[in-house]
Order: sequence, then structure tokens, then C-alpha cells
Amino acid sequence: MNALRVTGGRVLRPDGSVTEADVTIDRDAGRIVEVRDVSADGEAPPDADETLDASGSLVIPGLVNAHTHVAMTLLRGYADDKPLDPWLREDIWPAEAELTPDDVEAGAELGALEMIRSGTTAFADMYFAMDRVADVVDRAGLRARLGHGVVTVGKDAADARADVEESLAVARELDGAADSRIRTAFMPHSLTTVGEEFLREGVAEAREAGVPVHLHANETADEVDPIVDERGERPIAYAEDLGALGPDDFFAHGVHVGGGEIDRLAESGTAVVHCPASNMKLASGMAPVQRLREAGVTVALGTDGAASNNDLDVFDEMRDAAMLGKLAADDASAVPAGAVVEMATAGGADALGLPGGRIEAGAAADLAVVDLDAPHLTPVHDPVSHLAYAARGSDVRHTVCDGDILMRDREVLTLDAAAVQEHAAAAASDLVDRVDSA
Ligand SMILES: CSC[C@H]1O[C@@H](n2cnc3c(O)ncnc32)[C@H](O)[C@@H]1O
Ligand SMILES: [Zn+2]
Repeated sequence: MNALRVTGGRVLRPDGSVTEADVTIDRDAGRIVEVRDVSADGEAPPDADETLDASGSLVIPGLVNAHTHVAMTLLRGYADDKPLDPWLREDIWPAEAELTPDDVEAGAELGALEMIRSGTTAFADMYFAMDRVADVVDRAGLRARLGHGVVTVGKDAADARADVEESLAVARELDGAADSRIRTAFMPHSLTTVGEEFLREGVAEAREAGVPVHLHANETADEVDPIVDERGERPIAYAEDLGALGPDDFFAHGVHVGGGEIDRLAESGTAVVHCPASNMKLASGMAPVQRLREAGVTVALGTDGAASNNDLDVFDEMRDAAMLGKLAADDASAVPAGAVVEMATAGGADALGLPGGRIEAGAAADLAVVDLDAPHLTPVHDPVSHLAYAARGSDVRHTVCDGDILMRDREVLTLDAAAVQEHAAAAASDLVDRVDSA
């Protein structure tokens, strides 16, 4: 066995407890083979081929960013302070009309760099030029569920059908890429931006192909109301009628859910990806996270794109989810620290149907080592509290995915950080020039 050992740290276990333990990884298999408490009796394991020092640190499952548009890093700070619909129509969609596959690759590299540097090892991405995003995931060493986002409003039937077909083709062709670290999904943008016939056809074909469905659902009241007015049913009932609810499917947002929708999500096993920063920035509303969890819905966390966040740091999302969850429930005990940590780890992996999210023997070797030796993390009464309320992405010291070290002592090993930043900044500047002269 080619063994990597993470030594000297405190390890966050799947039950939320924290113990002093060493984690041994089989790098060839990309799996954790042993989590050994330092107090354990018995024969010490053989020396590892390589070690990662975790002294003074907390070893946690790699964080999962369960909903983003990673190449939107190029549009970070491009258009702020508007609600969703005008933001998309007046600013974002015109800019995206000028995006090239090279831009998407440059933006995805920047996003991958940012995620590795903040301890994220897996993400779900809905965007365009997904072959280029897949190349970045492969090079960066991350894990992802990818899909081409379909929008049919404003398109004639032939173009709309072609967009649906592209999403299905991407889902079939990229599934299993990057040594199986890439999985895919059929990704219609939303229930209002994709026409009913295209949703129906696409979901049916996704079912035949055995790929999940991922879409934006119940994000704003402006999106829910027309569905109720035109169809006489709420969005989740419509999604169910389309065949889009199931244990492999995951919907972003779920802010405005009511009238039995939470129970339908729970009964069908459909996961919800909560994106608190994006929901606050676009003033979309407050998702009822405590009620969703109490009903048994799998809730994950997502940053959404960097243009509505404005970063890809899942630590921020944990803190925002805990804070906003309390406000939404009008209850300071709602959405506690342990809940948001679970949502960012096991909840995310389960929602995306990807391995990882737990540090235990047999699990995927996806983890992050968080340095606790910092003023804002002193003293350590409760390490789980720190993860939720005080730690930042910049506290992550090492990041490991599939048994490979992606970042060691804050040096990213799989990407050339300076070149990625420079390239993305140039691509973003050229993009904006093209938009301005269009
Ligand atoms: C068709 S690819 C994905 C599409 O989604 C847009 N987008 C970014 N953030 C959001 C959001 O919060 N709600 C809905 N749509 C969003 C993105 O710009 C792409 O056009
Ligand atoms: Zn989104």
C-alpha cells in the first residue's frame, strides 16, 4: 500500500465528536484505511510513505460546495446590489452571451484554486462548456458533479431542443471522467426558464440514462407565483409531475417552500442545496432550513456563483446558514453548529451522490486540515463551534482529495496559483471589454 498518514491532529468523526487521532490513507485506492485514536491500544501501524502534519489542527472531511457556477468567478463584483431577475437579465446573461470556452476554463481554474485553498474537495457545477470545466476538475484533482445548464426561454423549438440534448450528451459523455471523480446530472436551469415540453422530454431521458436532475427551485417569490398562477400547483408539485423528484435529485435554494412542499421533498428523498449568502445578497428570502431538516430533507450547502456571493468559501456558507437559519426560525437554537458542519460535509456528499463527507475507515480520502493556531480561533472550547462560527477558508492548511494532496502548507500543488490568477484576471477584463462594445 502507498500510505499517506495525517498525524498529530484532532479528527472530526461522523458522529460529530472530535478525538486525537491519526488518519491513514491508501493513496492508490483513494480511501481512508484507518482512523486510529492516539490513546488506542495495540500494535502501531507501519510507517507511512508520506505524512502530513496536523498538529494544532483539526482534520475534517473535505467541504462540499453543492451548488455553484464555478466559472462565474470571472463575474465576481461585476454586477451587485440587484434582485435575481433584473440581475440576470440586465447584467449577467448579456455578459455570459460573450463568454468563450477559454473564458469558462480560466474562470473554472480560478474557482478550483479558491476552493482548494478553502478546503473544498467536491462541488456541483451548472454552466456552459462543461468539457472545459471537466478538464479543470481533472487537473486540479477535485471531485465534482457537472452538468450543462439548459435555458429555453427566448429560443425557438429547435434551439431549445438542442440545448436539452446538449445537457443530456454532456451528462452521458463526462460521467466517470477524471478517474471517476466526475459524475454528471441533467441540469435544466429552473422550472420557469425551461419550457414544460423540454423539461418533460429531458427528465424522461435523464431517467433512462440514469443521471440525476439538478435545477434552481423555489428561489424567489417572483419565480413561484407565476407557476402557481398558471398551473394551479406549487413548483415542487410541478417538478413531481415532471418526474423530477427522487433520491438522486438535488434542487438549489428551496427558499419559498410551503403548502406541503417540504413533505414532498422529504418523502421523495430530493435534497435541497441551501445557498444562504446568495439568498441574502439577492434578497431572495430565508430558506426554512430548520423545518427542512426536521422533516428529514437532506440539506447541503452551496455558494452559488461568485457573482452573487461573492466568494466560493464554504466556511462562510456554514456561518451564514447558522445565522440565517436562526433568524428564519426566530429561534437561536435553530440550525446549530453541528448541523451546518454536517450540511457542508456528509449532507453535501449525500446530496450530490459523491463519495466523501465522512472521516472513517472505508470512506473516500477527501479531507481538509484546519489550523487552529490563530487569534480568532483561540481558545478552543468547542472545535465544531469554531468550524461553524469562527474559522475561515484561509485557516485551511492542507487539502486532500481522493488520497492526493492538493494543497500542502497552503501551497497548491495541482495548479500554478499565480498563473491561474493572472490568466483569469486577463480573461475577465477582455470579457468585460467585449460586453461593453457589444
Ligand atoms: C444555464 S447555466 C446556469 C445559469 O444560472 C445563472 N445563475 C447564477 N446564479 C443564479 C441564481 O442564484 N439563480 C438562478 N440562476 C443563477 C447563471 O448566471 C447561468 O446563466
Ligand atoms: Zn445557481
